[in-house]
Amino acid sequence: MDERMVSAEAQGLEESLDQTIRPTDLNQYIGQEKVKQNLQVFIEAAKMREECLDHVLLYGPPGLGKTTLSGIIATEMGVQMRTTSGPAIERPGDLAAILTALEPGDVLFIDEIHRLNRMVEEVLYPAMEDFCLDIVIGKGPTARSVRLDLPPFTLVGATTRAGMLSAPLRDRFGVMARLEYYTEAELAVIVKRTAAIFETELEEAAAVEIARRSRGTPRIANRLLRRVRDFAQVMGNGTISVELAADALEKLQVDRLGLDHIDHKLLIGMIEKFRGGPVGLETISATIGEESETIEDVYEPYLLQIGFLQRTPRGRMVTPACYKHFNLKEPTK
Ligand SMILES: Nc1ncnc2c1ncn2[C@@H]1O[C@H](COP(=O)(O)OP(=O)(O)OP(=O)(O)O)[C@@H](O)[C@H]1O
Ligand SMILES: [Mg+2]
Repeated sequence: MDERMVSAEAQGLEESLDQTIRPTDLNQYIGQEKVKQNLQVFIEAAKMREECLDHVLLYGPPGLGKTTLSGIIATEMGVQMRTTSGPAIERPGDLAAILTALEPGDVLFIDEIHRLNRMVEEVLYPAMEDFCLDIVIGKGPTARSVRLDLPPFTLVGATTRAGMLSAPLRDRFGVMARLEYYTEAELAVIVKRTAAIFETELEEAAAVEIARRSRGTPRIANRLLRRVRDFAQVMGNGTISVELAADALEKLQVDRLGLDHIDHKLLIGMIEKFRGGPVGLETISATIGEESETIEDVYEPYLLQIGFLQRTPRGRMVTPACYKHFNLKEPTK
């Protein structure tokens, strides 16, 4: 897969760059109003009772701020966050080591929690429910199980695929929060906030221009801002005007809806070779030379979200809105 300008996954140095631009408290966290309001209440209530916050599951597409929100939960609760991920915890012993090292009240953040293996999951159940570990000592007939108390903690799980979580794991979360794509106005605020941290001057209209092409995703918005800032520095006087932003985004091959060459290849391919569909995922995959899983997980969600693509029982179809975007006429069927 190409590195895409508009990929929602973190690229290159972004993970470390994030540290400087991540909001650290709920007030700086833009958008997701419903989730924020609820969390605020749960956090306050837990603090009043001097308990730790119930376990939280954050789910939604990549780059919408799950890791950020987990950090904010820890900060607001006044505790530390320990971070790990589903694939990183290979054996039950790995999880036991993490859990026994927690301080009372800590937030344990498990990214990609849908990728925990079964054996590890089973250790997690009693840990979440009763703050204890059941450890088996010895083997064969002399084996016995010992119960070990853990410090109380809050598990924050993050996943892009809530549907892949097993039911018993899902049921153990007291709070489930679905993160939504951001509006253009919210993304413009995020872009302005990041520009202020970079001490870069940015016209209001330029912020909107970047926001419009960011696919509802803060990570993409911040990335586009960084690249546009490069253009402003080298080709301009450092200030990001709307003309400069539009010109730079053109050069970056991100169109006015945030679509790039891969989206174009996929959509135009469906239009030219299959009269807009319906066409099966496997066929699309073979035609444009991308794995069907990648199409489904990475390319398709945003195209479905903006209503350019439709899923039907007979396959994917391009919509009238998509024809209009490309200035193409729909075939008469
Ligand atoms: N609500 C928000 N307000 C301001 N900035 C945000 C917000 N949400 C996310 N960001 C910014 O977007 C970037 C990506 O956020 P984050 O890493 O939390 O996403 P994520 O959902 O964990 O993604 P992934 O699924 O890829 O792990 C960060 O740089 C963060 O600063
Ligand atoms: Mg993350």
